[in-house]
Amino acid sequence: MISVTMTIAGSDSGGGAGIQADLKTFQELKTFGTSSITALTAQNTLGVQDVFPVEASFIVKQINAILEDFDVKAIKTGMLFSSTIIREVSNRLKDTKIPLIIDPVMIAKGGATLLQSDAIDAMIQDLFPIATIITPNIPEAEAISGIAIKSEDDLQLAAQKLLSFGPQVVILKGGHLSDESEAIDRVYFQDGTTLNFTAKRLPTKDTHGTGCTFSAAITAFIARGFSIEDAISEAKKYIHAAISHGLNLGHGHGPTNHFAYNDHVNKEMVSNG
Ligand SMILES: Nc1ncnc2c1ncn2[C@@H]1O[C@H](COP(=O)(O)OP(=O)(O)OP(=O)(O)O)[C@@H](O)[C@H]1O
Ligand SMILES: Cc1ncc(CO)c(N)n1
Repeated sequence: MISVTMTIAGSDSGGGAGIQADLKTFQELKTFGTSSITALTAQNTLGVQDVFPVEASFIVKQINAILEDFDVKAIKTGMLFSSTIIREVSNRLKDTKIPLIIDPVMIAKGGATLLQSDAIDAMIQDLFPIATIITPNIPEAEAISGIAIKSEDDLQLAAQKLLSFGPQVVILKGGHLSDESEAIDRVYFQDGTTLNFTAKRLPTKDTHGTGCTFSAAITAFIARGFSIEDAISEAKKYIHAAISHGLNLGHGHGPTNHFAYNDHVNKEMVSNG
Protein backbone atom coordinates (compact mmCIF):
# COMPACT_ATOMS: atom_id res chain seq x y z
CA MET A 1 0.00 0.00 0.00
CA ILE A 2 1.17 3.54 -0.73
CA SER A 3 2.70 5.37 2.26
CA VAL A 4 1.06 8.59 3.47
CA THR A 5 3.27 11.64 4.09
CA MET A 6 2.34 14.99 5.66
CA THR A 7 3.85 18.46 5.37
CA ILE A 8 3.11 21.29 7.81
CA ALA A 9 4.39 24.37 5.97
CA GLY A 10 3.63 27.60 4.16
CA SER A 11 2.21 27.98 0.67
CA ASP A 12 4.43 29.46 -2.07
CA SER A 13 2.10 30.86 -4.75
CA GLY A 14 5.01 30.62 -7.22
CA GLY A 15 5.09 26.84 -6.80
CA GLY A 16 8.85 26.45 -6.22
CA ALA A 17 9.12 26.17 -2.43
CA GLY A 18 6.93 25.45 0.60
CA ILE A 19 3.88 23.19 0.46
CA GLN A 20 3.98 23.09 -3.34
CA ALA A 21 7.59 21.81 -3.44
CA ASP A 22 6.80 19.29 -0.71
CA LEU A 23 3.73 17.84 -2.43
CA LYS A 24 5.53 17.61 -5.80
CA THR A 25 8.38 15.75 -4.10
CA PHE A 26 6.01 13.44 -2.20
CA GLN A 27 4.26 12.63 -5.47
CA GLU A 28 7.44 11.96 -7.49
CA LEU A 29 8.65 9.68 -4.70
CA LYS A 30 5.47 7.60 -4.86
CA THR A 31 3.94 8.60 -1.53
CA PHE A 32 0.48 10.08 -0.87
CA GLY A 33 1.08 13.66 0.25
CA THR A 34 -1.17 15.51 2.69
CA SER A 35 -0.74 19.03 4.09
CA SER A 36 -1.51 21.46 6.87
CA ILE A 37 -0.94 25.01 5.62
CA THR A 38 0.59 27.39 8.17
CA ALA A 39 0.66 30.59 6.12
CA LEU A 40 -0.02 31.92 2.65
CA THR A 41 2.76 33.77 0.91
CA ALA A 42 2.34 35.95 -2.15
CA GLN A 43 5.62 34.85 -3.72
CA ASN A 44 7.40 34.16 -7.00
CA THR A 45 11.00 33.52 -8.10
CA LEU A 46 11.84 37.19 -7.40
CA GLY A 47 10.81 37.16 -3.76
CA VAL A 48 8.06 37.22 -1.15
CA GLN A 49 5.58 40.10 -1.53
CA ASP A 50 3.50 39.35 1.57
CA VAL A 51 2.74 36.77 4.26
CA PHE A 52 -0.70 35.90 5.66
CA PRO A 53 -0.40 33.48 8.60
CA VAL A 54 -3.14 30.97 9.40
CA GLU A 55 -4.65 30.88 12.92
CA ALA A 56 -2.72 28.31 15.00
CA SER A 57 -5.93 26.52 16.03
CA PHE A 58 -6.86 26.05 12.35
CA ILE A 59 -3.43 24.60 11.58
CA VAL A 60 -4.09 22.02 14.31
CA LYS A 61 -7.57 21.34 12.86
CA GLN A 62 -5.92 20.47 9.55
CA ILE A 63 -3.45 18.15 11.30
CA ASN A 64 -6.29 16.51 13.25
CA ALA A 65 -8.29 15.95 10.06
CA ILE A 66 -5.32 14.14 8.52
CA LEU A 67 -4.21 12.11 11.55
CA GLU A 68 -7.78 11.00 12.38
CA ASP A 69 -8.19 9.51 8.92
CA PHE A 70 -4.77 8.35 7.67
CA ASP A 71 -1.94 6.18 8.96
CA VAL A 72 0.73 8.86 8.35
CA LYS A 73 4.23 7.33 8.09
CA ALA A 74 6.37 10.50 8.24
CA ILE A 75 5.83 14.23 8.81
CA LYS A 76 7.90 17.27 7.84
CA THR A 77 7.62 20.87 8.95
CA GLY A 78 8.71 23.91 6.93
CA MET A 79 7.70 27.55 7.48
CA LEU A 80 6.08 27.77 10.93
CA PHE A 81 6.24 31.57 11.22
CA SER A 82 5.48 32.22 14.93
CA SER A 83 6.13 30.86 18.41
CA THR A 84 2.38 30.31 18.88
CA ILE A 85 2.20 28.12 15.78
CA ILE A 86 5.32 26.18 16.84
CA ARG A 87 3.89 25.53 20.33
CA GLU A 88 0.49 24.37 19.04
CA VAL A 89 2.01 22.14 16.35
CA SER A 90 4.55 20.50 18.70
CA ASN A 91 1.88 19.98 21.34
CA ARG A 92 -0.27 18.14 18.76
CA LEU A 93 2.61 16.01 17.43
CA LYS A 94 4.47 15.15 20.62
CA ASP A 95 2.63 11.90 21.41
CA THR A 96 2.23 10.61 17.86
CA LYS A 97 5.55 8.69 17.56
CA ILE A 98 5.55 9.45 13.80
CA PRO A 99 9.04 10.26 12.42
CA LEU A 100 9.35 14.06 12.27
CA ILE A 101 11.70 15.92 9.92
CA ILE A 102 12.12 19.61 10.75
CA ASP A 103 13.40 22.08 8.18
CA PRO A 104 13.91 25.17 10.38
CA VAL A 105 12.97 27.65 7.64
CA MET A 106 13.75 31.22 8.69
CA ILE A 107 14.51 33.52 5.77
CA ALA A 108 13.60 33.21 2.07
CA LYS A 109 16.38 33.55 -0.55
CA GLY A 110 15.31 37.17 -1.22
CA GLY A 111 15.58 38.03 2.51
CA ALA A 112 11.90 37.87 3.60
CA THR A 113 11.21 36.71 7.16
CA LEU A 114 9.48 33.33 7.29
CA LEU A 115 10.05 32.85 11.05
CA GLN A 116 9.65 35.65 13.58
CA SER A 117 12.90 36.16 15.52
CA ASP A 118 11.30 35.42 18.90
CA ALA A 119 10.17 32.00 17.62
CA ILE A 120 13.64 30.42 17.67
CA ASP A 121 13.34 29.64 21.39
CA ALA A 122 10.03 27.84 20.88
CA MET A 123 11.64 25.77 18.14
CA ILE A 124 14.49 24.79 20.46
CA GLN A 125 12.28 24.08 23.48
CA ASP A 126 9.24 22.43 21.92
CA LEU A 127 10.06 21.08 18.48
CA PHE A 128 13.67 19.87 18.51
CA PRO A 129 13.19 17.45 21.45
CA ILE A 130 10.57 15.52 19.45
CA ALA A 131 12.44 15.65 16.11
CA THR A 132 13.89 12.68 14.27
CA ILE A 133 15.95 14.89 11.92
CA ILE A 134 16.56 18.64 11.70
CA THR A 135 17.98 20.12 8.48
CA PRO A 136 19.38 23.64 9.05
CA ASN A 137 21.49 25.43 6.46
CA ILE A 138 24.55 27.29 7.78
CA PRO A 139 22.82 30.64 8.53
CA GLU A 140 19.99 28.79 10.30
CA ALA A 141 22.48 26.71 12.31
CA GLU A 142 24.27 29.92 13.33
CA ALA A 143 21.05 31.63 14.43
CA ILE A 144 19.86 28.59 16.41
CA SER A 145 23.18 27.61 18.03
CA GLY A 146 24.49 31.14 18.56
CA ILE A 147 27.83 30.00 17.05
CA ALA A 148 29.35 31.81 14.05
CA ILE A 149 30.38 29.13 11.52
CA LYS A 150 33.60 29.98 9.65
CA SER A 151 35.51 26.69 9.82
CA GLU A 152 35.15 22.91 10.14
CA ASP A 153 35.69 23.25 13.92
CA ASP A 154 32.82 25.72 14.14
CA LEU A 155 30.64 23.25 12.25
CA GLN A 156 31.40 20.56 14.85
CA LEU A 157 30.66 22.91 17.74
CA ALA A 158 27.38 24.09 16.22
CA ALA A 159 26.33 20.51 15.43
CA GLN A 160 27.00 19.40 19.02
CA LYS A 161 24.96 22.33 20.33
CA LEU A 162 22.08 21.47 18.00
CA LEU A 163 22.23 17.78 19.03
CA SER A 164 22.03 18.90 22.67
CA PHE A 165 18.54 20.28 21.93
CA GLY A 166 17.34 16.69 21.42
CA PRO A 167 16.88 15.73 17.74
CA GLN A 168 18.12 12.23 16.85
CA VAL A 169 20.00 13.53 13.80
CA VAL A 170 21.30 16.92 12.65
CA ILE A 171 21.99 17.55 8.96
CA LEU A 172 24.06 20.69 8.39
CA LYS A 173 23.50 21.61 4.76
CA GLY A 174 26.62 23.05 3.19
CA GLY A 175 24.78 24.83 0.40
CA HIS A 176 25.65 28.21 1.91
CA LEU A 177 29.36 27.79 2.84
CA SER A 178 31.11 30.03 0.31
CA ASP A 179 33.90 29.15 -2.16
CA GLU A 180 33.48 25.41 -2.10
CA SER A 181 33.35 23.42 -5.30
CA GLU A 182 31.30 20.78 -3.52
CA ALA A 183 27.86 20.87 -1.86
CA ILE A 184 28.58 18.87 1.29
CA ASP A 185 25.88 17.96 3.80
CA ARG A 186 27.25 16.82 7.16
CA VAL A 187 25.15 14.42 9.21
CA TYR A 188 25.57 14.06 12.99
CA PHE A 189 23.92 11.30 15.07
CA GLN A 190 23.39 11.28 18.85
CA ASP A 191 25.80 8.30 19.23
CA GLY A 192 28.69 10.38 17.84
CA THR A 193 28.60 8.95 14.31
CA THR A 194 29.08 11.50 11.54
CA LEU A 195 28.63 11.08 7.80
CA ASN A 196 29.29 13.38 4.85
CA PHE A 197 27.12 13.44 1.75
CA THR A 198 28.95 15.18 -1.05
CA ALA A 199 27.93 16.30 -4.52
CA LYS A 200 29.43 18.69 -7.05
CA ARG A 201 28.25 22.27 -6.48
CA LEU A 202 26.20 23.23 -9.52
CA PRO A 203 26.77 26.74 -10.89
CA THR A 204 23.18 28.01 -11.08
CA LYS A 205 20.99 30.72 -9.60
CA ASP A 206 17.95 28.45 -9.89
CA THR A 207 17.87 27.06 -6.34
CA HIS A 208 14.49 28.32 -5.11
CA GLY A 209 12.98 25.66 -2.86
CA THR A 210 16.04 23.40 -2.60
CA GLY A 211 15.84 23.14 1.19
CA CYS A 212 12.11 22.33 1.16
CA THR A 213 12.60 19.73 -1.56
CA PHE A 214 15.55 18.04 0.18
CA SER A 215 13.70 17.67 3.50
CA ALA A 216 10.51 16.52 1.73
CA ALA A 217 12.51 13.86 -0.13
CA ILE A 218 14.02 12.60 3.14
CA THR A 219 10.48 12.48 4.60
CA ALA A 220 9.15 10.47 1.65
CA PHE A 221 11.96 7.89 1.79
CA ILE A 222 11.57 7.52 5.57
CA ALA A 223 7.80 7.04 5.09
CA ARG A 224 8.61 4.23 2.68
CA GLY A 225 10.79 2.49 5.24
CA PHE A 226 14.30 3.52 4.19
CA SER A 227 16.90 3.84 6.97
CA ILE A 228 17.86 7.41 7.91
CA GLU A 229 21.19 7.05 6.12
CA ASP A 230 19.66 5.64 2.92
CA ALA A 231 16.87 8.26 2.97
CA ILE A 232 19.42 11.10 3.14
CA SER A 233 21.61 9.54 0.46
CA GLU A 234 18.70 9.11 -1.95
CA ALA A 235 17.25 12.56 -1.12
CA LYS A 236 20.63 14.06 -2.02
CA LYS A 237 20.35 12.38 -5.46
CA TYR A 238 16.81 13.75 -5.82
CA ILE A 239 17.79 17.37 -5.07
CA HIS A 240 20.98 17.18 -7.14
CA ALA A 241 19.06 15.96 -10.19
CA ALA A 242 16.35 18.60 -9.58
CA ILE A 243 18.97 21.39 -9.53
CA SER A 244 21.04 20.07 -12.47
CA HIS A 245 18.04 19.83 -14.80
CA GLY A 246 16.69 23.32 -13.99
CA LEU A 247 13.51 24.48 -15.73
CA ASN A 248 14.59 28.06 -16.49
CA LEU A 249 11.28 29.53 -15.29
CA GLY A 250 10.63 33.01 -13.86
CA HIS A 251 12.93 36.03 -13.67
CA GLY A 252 14.70 35.46 -10.33
CA HIS A 253 15.89 32.35 -8.49
CA GLY A 254 14.08 29.77 -10.60
CA PRO A 255 12.50 26.55 -9.31
CA THR A 256 14.08 23.10 -9.54
CA ASN A 257 12.91 20.20 -11.69
CA HIS A 258 10.94 17.53 -9.84
CA PHE A 259 10.75 15.25 -12.86
CA ALA A 260 14.54 14.90 -13.01
CA TYR A 261 15.01 12.15 -10.40
CA ASN A 262 12.64 9.73 -12.11
CA ASP A 263 13.70 10.79 -15.61
CA HIS A 264 17.46 10.70 -15.04
CA VAL A 265 18.45 8.96 -11.77
CA ASN A 266 15.95 6.48 -10.50
CA LYS A 267 15.68 3.31 -12.48
CA GLU A 268 14.46 0.70 -10.03
CA MET A 269 14.87 2.20 -6.53
CA VAL A 270 11.33 3.59 -6.31
CA SER A 271 9.64 0.32 -7.20
CA ASN A 272 11.89 -1.61 -4.80
CA GLY A 273 11.71 0.77 -1.84
N1 LIG B 1 24.37 24.93 -6.13
C1 LIG B 1 24.15 23.72 -5.62
N2 LIG B 1 24.68 22.61 -6.20
C2 LIG B 1 24.48 21.38 -5.69
N3 LIG B 1 23.75 21.15 -4.57
C3 LIG B 1 23.20 22.20 -3.93
C4 LIG B 1 23.38 23.55 -4.42
N4 LIG B 1 22.69 24.39 -3.59
C5 LIG B 1 22.14 23.61 -2.64
N5 LIG B 1 22.44 22.30 -2.83
C6 LIG B 1 22.00 21.17 -2.02
O1 LIG B 1 20.58 21.29 -1.89
C7 LIG B 1 20.17 20.85 -0.62
C8 LIG B 1 19.45 22.00 0.09
O2 LIG B 1 20.43 22.87 0.62
P1 LIG B 1 20.33 24.45 0.75
O3 LIG B 1 21.50 24.86 1.54
O4 LIG B 1 20.12 25.08 -0.57
O5 LIG B 1 19.02 24.59 1.58
P2 LIG B 1 18.30 25.89 2.04
O6 LIG B 1 19.25 27.01 2.11
O7 LIG B 1 17.57 25.52 3.28
O8 LIG B 1 17.29 26.15 0.88
P3 LIG B 1 16.09 27.22 0.87
O9 LIG B 1 16.70 28.53 0.50
O10 LIG B 1 15.18 26.64 -0.17
O11 LIG B 1 15.49 27.23 2.25
C9 LIG B 1 21.43 20.38 0.10
O12 LIG B 1 21.60 18.99 -0.12
C10 LIG B 1 22.52 21.18 -0.60
O13 LIG B 1 23.81 20.55 -0.49
C1 LIG C 1 6.42 29.20 1.89
C2 LIG C 1 7.89 29.07 1.85
N1 LIG C 1 8.48 28.13 2.62
C3 LIG C 1 9.82 27.98 2.59
C4 LIG C 1 10.62 28.79 1.80
C5 LIG C 1 12.14 28.65 1.83
O1 LIG C 1 12.66 28.34 0.62
C6 LIG C 1 9.96 29.77 1.00
N2 LIG C 1 10.66 30.59 0.18
N3 LIG C 1 8.61 29.87 1.05
